Parts: sequence; structure tokens; C-alpha cells
Amino acid sequence: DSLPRFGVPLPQDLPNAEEELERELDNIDKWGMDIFRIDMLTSHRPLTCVSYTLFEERNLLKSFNIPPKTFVTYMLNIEEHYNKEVKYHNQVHAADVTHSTHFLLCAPALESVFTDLEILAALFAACIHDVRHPGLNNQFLVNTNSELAIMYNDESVLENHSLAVAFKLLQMDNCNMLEALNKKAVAAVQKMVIDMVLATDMVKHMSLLAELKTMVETKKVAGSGVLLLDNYSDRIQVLKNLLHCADLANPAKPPDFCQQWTQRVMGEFFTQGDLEKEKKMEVSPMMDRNTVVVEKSQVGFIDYIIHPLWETWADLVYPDAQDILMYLEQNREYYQGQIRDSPPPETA
Ligand SMILES: COc1ccc(/C(C)=N/OCCC(=O)N2CCOCC2)cc1OC1CCCC1
Ligand SMILES: [Mg+2]
Ligand SMILES: [Mg+2]
Ligand SMILES: [Zn+2]
Repeated sequence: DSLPRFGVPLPQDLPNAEEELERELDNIDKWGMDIFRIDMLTSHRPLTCVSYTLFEERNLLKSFNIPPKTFVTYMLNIEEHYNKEVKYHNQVHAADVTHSTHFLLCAPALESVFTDLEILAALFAACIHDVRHPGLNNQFLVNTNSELAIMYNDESVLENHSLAVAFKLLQMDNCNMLEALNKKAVAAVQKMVIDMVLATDMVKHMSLLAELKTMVETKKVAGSGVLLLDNYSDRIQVLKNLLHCADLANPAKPPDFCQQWTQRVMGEFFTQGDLEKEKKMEVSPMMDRNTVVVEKSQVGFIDYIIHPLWETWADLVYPDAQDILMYLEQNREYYQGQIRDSPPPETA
């Protein structure tokens, strides 16, 4: 029972799905890889396909004696535990963040900086970081006294839940992809994954960014230009910010992908807003389909959250993220231009 070439069975009704998928995956080292097309070509299993391709490309299965069958069984299980009914925080987002994490790790400024164990931890964290996301945010779960909020004492509720589910699934039959690692290595991976995923909680954003700015101001580079990170605290700080950037990369992607992500997140946010209305709760900002101006909220999100973060990341890995910054500025101008009776673009 050998594995399919890309880890997942392909749709029978698409005659040349395999060669189409191979063509898309040829762009796996590029920022503009079309994850939506990969989702379609894999019958909605982009996460297993992309993670399997990346682990193979980075030779991580051999380096850590991970049986390919075990890896795929675990990833299909994780993928199954993302909610297809959730419009944004589903397996396509997880696959996208995993791919973006891979791309950011490829920055020349980070060449040979991280060990294979750290790279495995970062990709694993990206794969699982939103598993079992209900399409509702932490504030909603806390406000409604949900089971999950009580379980996690209102603290990074979704992030704690995704981590617990991911490590629980690891113990299922034929799913322990880390079985060949020694106890010390497993403990190290688990700690890094926990640190990274907890850092994706948006309440941590401002403090994470402040620390990143300090690191940039005091950054040490080797003669070759690669970052010098000589302690766990600095190393995990870069990995936390790397995953956080990957998680907030939508406005920095090519325009048609950016706009597809915006559609999806607004769909999820408005669904929560509708539920809040139904429950006679105060409707969360950005979630009221009757009052939100999508383009305006994207401009605000980019100006106050996304651009400050990516500008700082781009400083850290200068000049490796310049093209990403270009997409971000292009998308900001696009949304600004879409705002009715907006001021004309600045004339030179
Ligand atoms: C493509 O667009 C988006 C992609 C992802 C997100 C996510 C996951 N956000 O994370 C939690 C909420 C968050 O970060 N907020 C809450 C809103 O105000 C800004 C700070 C939000 C996106 O756009 C938002 C901002 C404007 C309307 C939708
Ligand atoms: Mg499912
Ligand atoms: Mg999350
Ligand atoms: Zn996410």
C-alpha cells in the first residue's frame, strides 16, 4: 500500500490533476504559489499535500526517521480536524501559513541559522496552529462562558485548544510522527511548538512587535550577513515572529489571493457577528455586516497592524522581504482606491 505521489489521493474527475498539481507545487519556494488551486486539485487536502511536499523537499522525513506513511496519516488526521464549514480558519489557511512559514525560513538572512529540529518545529506549529478553530474568536468564547474558555481560564483559549488537540492526535494509532526522536528532542520540539502557537494569539501582537523592534535595533549579523542568534530566547523570538508574520500574511500576498482571503475572513467574521446579534450580545467591531466597510477596515488593519509588523520583519531580514513589502503597499493602495469618494492618489 504505497503512498500517492503527493501524499493525497487526487480527484478522479480531473484527468490531468497530477500534472497540474505538480506544476503548482513547482512554485513551492515562491511567495505566489496558488494554495487555492492546490486545495481544488487535492480534493480539499492542501495541508497534507503541502506539508508532505515540504518535509520531503527539506529531507526532514529522512533526517528524523519519520515514516512517510505515519507522517501522512497524522497530517490527514490533523487536516480532518480543521473545520471545512469555517470560511477562513480552515485547512486552506493552515496550508497557506505552512507554505508562508517555509518561504520565510528560506530568507538568505536566515540561511543555516536554524537547525533541522527548529525547522521541523516551525513547520509543525504552522500545520497545527488553528486546528479545531470554531470560526469564533477568543473574546466570543470568553463572553459566552464556553466550555473551552472555562477549560483554559480565558487565556489564549483557541491557541491552547489547537495545541492540546495536535499533541493528543499524535498519540493515535500510526500517527506518532515524532516516535523516532529521543525524549530530549521531542521535549524540545514540543516546547518550541507551544511557544510559537501561543504567540499567534493576537493579544500578544503589540508586545511581540515591540520585542522584534528591539531585536532589529540591536541585531548582530555574521560577516556573511546571516543573523547571529546565540540563545534560545532570541531564537524562539524570531520563530514566534516568523509564524506570526506567516499567520498575518494575507495583505502581503498577490492581489487576487489577498482579496480571496479578505472575502473568506469577512465571511467568518460576519457569521460571528450574526450569532452575536442573535444572542442579543454586543456585535464585535469588524463583524457587523450592516456597518463594516470592508475596504476601510482592510486599510486600517494594514496601517495599524500588518505594515508595522512586516516593515519590522523586513528590517530584520533586509533585503529579503522587499518584494513582500511591495505587495503589501500595492494592496493597501488597492483598498484605499476602492473606498468611495476617497481622495485622489497623491500626484508625484
Ligand atoms: C485579510 O484580512 C484579515 C485576515 C486575517 C485577520 C485575522 C485573523 N485577524 O485576527 C484576529 C482579529 C484581528 O486581528 N483584529 C480584529 C479586527 O481589527 C484588527 C485586529 C483579519 C483580517 O482582516 C480583518 C481586519 C479588518 C476586518 C477583518
Ligand atoms: Mg473536518
Ligand atoms: Mg489562530
Ligand atoms: Zn491562523
